[in-house]
Amino acid sequence: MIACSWIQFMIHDWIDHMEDTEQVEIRAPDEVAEGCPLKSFRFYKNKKVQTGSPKPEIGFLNSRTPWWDGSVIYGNNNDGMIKVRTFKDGKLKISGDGLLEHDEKGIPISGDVRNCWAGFSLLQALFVKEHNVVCDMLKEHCPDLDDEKLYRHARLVTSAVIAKIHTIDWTVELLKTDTLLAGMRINWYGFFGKKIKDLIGHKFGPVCSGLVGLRRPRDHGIPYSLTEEFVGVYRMHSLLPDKVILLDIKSATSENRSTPVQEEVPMWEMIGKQGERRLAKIGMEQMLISMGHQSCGAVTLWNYPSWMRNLVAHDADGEDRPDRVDMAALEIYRDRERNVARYNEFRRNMLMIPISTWEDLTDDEEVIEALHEIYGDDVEKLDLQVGLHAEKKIKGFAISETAFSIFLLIASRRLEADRFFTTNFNSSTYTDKGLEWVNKTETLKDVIDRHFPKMTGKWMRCSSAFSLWSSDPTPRNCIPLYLRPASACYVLVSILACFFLISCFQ
Ligand code: HEM
Repeated sequence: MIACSWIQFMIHDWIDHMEDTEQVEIRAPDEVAEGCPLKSFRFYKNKKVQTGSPKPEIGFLNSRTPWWDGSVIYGNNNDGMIKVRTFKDGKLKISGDGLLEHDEKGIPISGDVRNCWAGFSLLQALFVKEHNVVCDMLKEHCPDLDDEKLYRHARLVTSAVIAKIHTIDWTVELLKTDTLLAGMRINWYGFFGKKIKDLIGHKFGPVCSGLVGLRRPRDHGIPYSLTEEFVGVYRMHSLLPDKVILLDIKSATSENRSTPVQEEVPMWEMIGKQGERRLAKIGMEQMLISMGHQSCGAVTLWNYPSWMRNLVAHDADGEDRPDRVDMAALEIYRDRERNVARYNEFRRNMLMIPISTWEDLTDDEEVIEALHEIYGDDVEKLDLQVGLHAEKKIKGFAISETAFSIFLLIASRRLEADRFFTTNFNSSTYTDKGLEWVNKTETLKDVIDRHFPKMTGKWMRCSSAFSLWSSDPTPRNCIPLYLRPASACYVLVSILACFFLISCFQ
């Protein structure tokens, strides 16, 4: 569940489509209305703008900053940024119990408060704590830094810690293969690895030293932004469970692995203001440990959380909207509204082999039957979401291969296009101690250890905080990572691609 909350934490750092003032209504056709919790629902269209280019002529606006700038805790605009700061020693507001502070309406004071739930707001609080200890550390080593400078340096450091955890910890847990482990570590540290990069700095280009620390940002001729395809593949609401299983961490048997369940709380009670009140009673430690012990949902068909089909969505200020929505239907509508290609066209655009029959997509006969019923034999009509959820998965992958191709492209782009991960990833921008902090923090577990020193030792058996905490640690493999068959292949392909590109430019 921590992995699930993490990705919502990241989405709320990157994207939220701006809405128009015009409302529309979707009505369930009579044949299926019986199975729909809402027979009809109203919502706002997305705000369309002219792009000024011939293709696509129409685009949509993002109300969050797409950069990896920690806006999920720092805010997306001036008012938002002012709201979260204490204006003392660079720090952000946090309440005495370690959770987020709230305004008089009970809405959390944080960079992003829309559609929040307890697990998401807990991660926001954890990284506010992280920001504040970075401020303490910087103040100790650079006593001349004033509030503004401490805030700015600490923001850079904390955002880079978040980006690093996402790259070499979260992504690797989600796509558990040696190839990905190698690929993501190469993105951050390069083929030479951490030890050599620490020793010699960023030398001999991105393959040898990684994208982070490149001399100049690379945007491949297109200004950085996140694409509609990216938003499409990140629609992973089926990760969300029906209920949160709270463990009784004070019980005498806590040290055994069979910690008793204290309560099962329906997810809808953990959302918005109500969820914040529940979280305040539960407390950060119990919530974190419980989430660590609970699996999230699978990104697969017929696993969409029922409570999301009758959801009280929030407006941008975190207030409940009067009209409930059926998120499952809305997600299909949104992709169509934004002209995101249907599944087969999407694959063609990614230079992937399209499907010709339903059997190319899945072996599941029940799914094939349902696809026939909805789309007949016309595989071109298959909606992206349905295809992504139905596609058979590569072993070790929590997501489809189609989604994975977008993941990989954008994972690199987010780093290489950003000057704070390239030109300015240096000690004069981050400070010496700030850069050292980023360099020494490798995983979410490191951050949890910093703020809850006894927690992971007592409760976490596994290697990554994104795994199920009671699961076995990743076994030691005496074959070095880049010599393992799958990752050696990745490294070889990267090196060949590099030589190819160099020869093209000569
Ligand atoms: C309790 C938890 C969550 C709630 C209540 C929630 C609710 C919502 C709502 C109401 C929207 C806007 C729908 C629209 O009008 O288009 C949305 C968008 C979205 N959500 Fe969630 N969500 C939750 C968790 C997650 C998680 C775990 C993910 C995982 C990746 C996620 C990914 C997204 C994405 C990619 C969008 C589209 C953003 C955009 O169109 O700009 N959400 N969510």
